[in-house]
Amino acid sequence: MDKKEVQHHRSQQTMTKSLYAIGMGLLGKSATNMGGAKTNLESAGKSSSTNYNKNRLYNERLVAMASGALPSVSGTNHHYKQQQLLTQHAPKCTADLNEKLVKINRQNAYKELSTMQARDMQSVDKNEEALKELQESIPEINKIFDVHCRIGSGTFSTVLLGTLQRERCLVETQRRRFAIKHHNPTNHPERILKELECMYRIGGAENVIGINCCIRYNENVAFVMPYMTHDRFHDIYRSLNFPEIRDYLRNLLIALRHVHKFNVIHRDVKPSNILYNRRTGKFLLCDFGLAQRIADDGSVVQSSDLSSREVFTFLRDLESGRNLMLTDGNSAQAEAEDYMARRRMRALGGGGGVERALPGPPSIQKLREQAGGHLTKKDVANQRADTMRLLNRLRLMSPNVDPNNYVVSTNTSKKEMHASRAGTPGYRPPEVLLRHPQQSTAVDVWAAGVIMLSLLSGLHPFFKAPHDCGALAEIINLFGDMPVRKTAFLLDRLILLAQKVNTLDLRRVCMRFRHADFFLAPEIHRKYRRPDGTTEMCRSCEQPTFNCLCSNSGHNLERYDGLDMFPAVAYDLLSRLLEVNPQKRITAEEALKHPFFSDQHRITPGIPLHQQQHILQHQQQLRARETLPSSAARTLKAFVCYPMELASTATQAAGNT
Ligand SMILES: Nc1ncnc2c1ncn2[C@@H]1O[C@H](COP(=O)(O)OP(=O)(O)OP(=O)(O)O)[C@@H](O)[C@H]1O
Repeated sequence: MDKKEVQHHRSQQTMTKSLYAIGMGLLGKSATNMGGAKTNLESAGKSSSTNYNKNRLYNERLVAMASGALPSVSGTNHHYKQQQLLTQHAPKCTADLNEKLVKINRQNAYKELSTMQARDMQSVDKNEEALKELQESIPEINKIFDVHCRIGSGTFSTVLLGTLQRERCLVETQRRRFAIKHHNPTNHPERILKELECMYRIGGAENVIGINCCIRYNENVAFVMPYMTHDRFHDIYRSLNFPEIRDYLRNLLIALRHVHKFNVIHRDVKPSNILYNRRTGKFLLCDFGLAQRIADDGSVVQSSDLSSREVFTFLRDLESGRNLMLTDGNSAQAEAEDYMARRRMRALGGGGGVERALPGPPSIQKLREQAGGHLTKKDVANQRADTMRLLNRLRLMSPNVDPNNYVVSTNTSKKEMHASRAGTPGYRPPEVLLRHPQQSTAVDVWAAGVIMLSLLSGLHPFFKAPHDCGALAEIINLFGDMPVRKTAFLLDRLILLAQKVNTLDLRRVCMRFRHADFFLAPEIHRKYRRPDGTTEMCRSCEQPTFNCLCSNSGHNLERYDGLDMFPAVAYDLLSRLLEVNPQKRITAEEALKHPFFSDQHRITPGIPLHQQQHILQHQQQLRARETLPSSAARTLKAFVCYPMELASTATQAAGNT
């Protein structure tokens, strides 16, 4: 996330010191802090027991090393080998030298173990630090929640897991869990308010995270949201099967369609802002920290002044909306029930899922046999070099380009190019990289396209340039120079390109990364090798000609038929989401109607619609997946607490508006 984009002016914080708990009666029942203390004691106990085990391991290793036993730490193996080599090549090596080597080994082992220890200690420390910080900066939290541990953190906040103290009497699995997002006190209050407003007005429906409660104390603010167990994208993106990928993208587009209806650009669509539970299929888009509202003329609506009428109206809305509040946090039990329901649904033949992975096409086995065979060291080295060549081709940027001055405005009357750059590198679309001031919800659609690209190619992150100029170069290297030049021209921009770049074929690029073992199989390479032992290379994509990735390739291509697990429509949707020209890019709403998603709506001819069970079933599934479980009782009540001196002003202002 681009820190520069967001102003951190702590000194500018104008909010008066007070405590707002815009929630649902979280303060309703007071409870003793015993549970919190118990949890802390338990966690302290746990951490000390882990420390104990680590220390034991550490001591054991040291003892082993001191007694001359083989060091088991990987880093020291290298030195041990060195030692062996030295002993072989120099048989007259003195005892002194041996001693020195043992000493070096020991020192290296010390170093490595202390780094390991420091790293582990750091994560334990971070957890405790986060708990302490929250408890100190918002003491009220301790009266309402048992805060258990840190579940995540980003540039602007730390997120912790909490359960209500008043539910201590329940079985652990029945206690509802909440994610408490503790904003860094340096965050600008307007940014926090904007995020709160988005979550309150947009969230809680259609796969968008909602908010249960907001607690503020001095400059510290915490949002309380329903907690959702989720899988890390990094752990699952390569193993998701086709139905799961389709569900994931459908859910993402449902969330975006909903957000865009409010004329809001999320601006930070990326896997870490998506909570996805593979087992239950639940999906939530979160983190509205960079969201922007756009006016009808396409300009960005600036944040409201904190003392403005709009803000008071919003606060009044929050208060009056107490009856409309969201579903509550979900318990482990509710999650397990969801999982069972999903399993039952799958057993009846609906929906995709982990256990219903589609078997690969039958021909894949044959291809695997063809591609198989023993890989020599040279083969492996060749394969690595080939992949590196492709990655370098995709990430290439001319060394002569000035990264701060790579795009100019063709409209000389406007000297300055002010455009929002908010977002995460790798997910910014061409219009942002070209500094176009009028940006639309198409920004989010591009980001969804980048996620789809990672899912189809099995390469994540796909774009990883360190700066905007490099990011634009990566886009040019994939989509070719022409589409980017044209778009730049449309947006009154001029980019300086030294050479022509061919467009690559998205499908073959994705297949090349996902099925690298097939594309690089020695058997296939042998088949195309020239008599002199060399392989003909494509000058444009720098791949062997039979693996050429250029979209208009004239080479004789190896087809790898039957290898791809995705249908052609998947790449069609991908190319529409990643349309370089923002004006032509598909919208979330249109994308949901794309044939990629439509085979579940298939109508069987000759059977009346109301009798087509799969359609009804699918509709039910969609409905079930679009929102959080609503079965939890709405026991929390909305509540706004102003300090005495502010209460009258707030009511007055709210009444006046
Ligand atoms: N409701 C939730 N349930 C479970 N985990 C959550 C929830 N909300 C956030 N998290 C976890 O906390 C992490 C950080 O949250 P979030 O993205 O809102 O913070 P941030 O400071 O804005 O992060 P970033 O700087 O990456 O945008 C998420 O990636 C996620 O793992």
